[in-house]
Amino acid sequence: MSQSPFTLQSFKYSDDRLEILNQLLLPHTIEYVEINSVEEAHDAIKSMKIRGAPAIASLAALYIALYLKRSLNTAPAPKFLASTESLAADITPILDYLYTARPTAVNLGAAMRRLHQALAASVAAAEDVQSATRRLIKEAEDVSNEDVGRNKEMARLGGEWLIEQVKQRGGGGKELNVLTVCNTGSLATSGYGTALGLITYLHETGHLDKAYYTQTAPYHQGSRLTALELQTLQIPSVMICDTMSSISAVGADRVAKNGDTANKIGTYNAAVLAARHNIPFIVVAPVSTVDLDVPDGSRIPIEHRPPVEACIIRGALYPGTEDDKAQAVVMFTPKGLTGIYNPSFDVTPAELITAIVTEKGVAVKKEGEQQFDLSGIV
Ligand SMILES: CSC[C@@H](O)[C@@H](O)C(=O)COP(=O)(O)O
Repeated sequence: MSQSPFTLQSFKYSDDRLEILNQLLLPHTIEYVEINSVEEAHDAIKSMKIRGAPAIASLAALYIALYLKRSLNTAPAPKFLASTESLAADITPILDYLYTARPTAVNLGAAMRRLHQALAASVAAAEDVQSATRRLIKEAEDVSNEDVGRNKEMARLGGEWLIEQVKQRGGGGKELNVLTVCNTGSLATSGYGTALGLITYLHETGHLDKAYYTQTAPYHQGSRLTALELQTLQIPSVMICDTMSSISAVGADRVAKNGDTANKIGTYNAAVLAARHNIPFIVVAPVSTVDLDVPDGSRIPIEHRPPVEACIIRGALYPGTEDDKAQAVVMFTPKGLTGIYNPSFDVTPAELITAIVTEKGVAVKKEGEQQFDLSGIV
């Protein structure tokens, strides 16, 4: 298995520093921005300087870890470190505020809930405030640290499943062409990626012919971000407009209990095309993306992005020249245009999904059924 050469990192975190790669400036400018306050963390997520369901959960959690580490190192100690109760009183509104940054990607909510639970456990156990703070720091760092390992596991499980499927359909299981939507690689996660992780795995194990990816209008996560990731990883790839089909592997922002899946707008179209052509359509997402409290897709909240984001293209004026740091934001619609509908996600019904892969396994529907039983993979 060959290793991919170099990956882009959506953030850098060390004991006293948290930086994010500003994805608004990609693909032409690599610029890391420091995050030093909860407002900056919230804004980075809301403005999509950092995006992708697992990445925003990691960033929010790591901001909490950074805040607590800095507080522990401050002399005199901040007042909220007087007791575990005052720690909880300080942190709770921060978690709630971060959770409001983006509504559809459930990973953010799951991460904040996990930290709430860690705090509640410390209070219930009457832990001293130092131990409670350290427990919370570890929990927050784990949110991010666990991501890469489970992404690799999903990639292996999903990749092997796919190779087997293609063999059963009479193919050799080699030289697969896999389409992906949006950006699901290291930029969207703590590393390796979900659906792009699966594609990377197929490439590393010699089973991939080409990765196809949609431009992903209107925000162009495909042409700006996935293009850069695939180029960096040296994976043979082809960019297409948002309207063609092949074996598809997509990530998810929220998977409902029955398997209905919210993901980047345009995912549903790809699923319909795949179904029409009897091509496997696979969702690759960690357990933290599965929301068992939501019975089906009709109950998933769908984020609407500012209309202006559907009217602009970001780029550099003259990439490859000295001017390539001159970021351009070009408006391609009439000035003052109103009546713009810009939901960020759509919901693909379980019926159109062939398999859902988490780090715990691969789920398929029972013969004749339209919905998934996800109990074995969450
Ligand atoms: C990491 S993969 C899952 C999803 O988060 C991804 O496919 C996606 O839809 C990202 O949307 P974005 O609006 O760019 O955050």
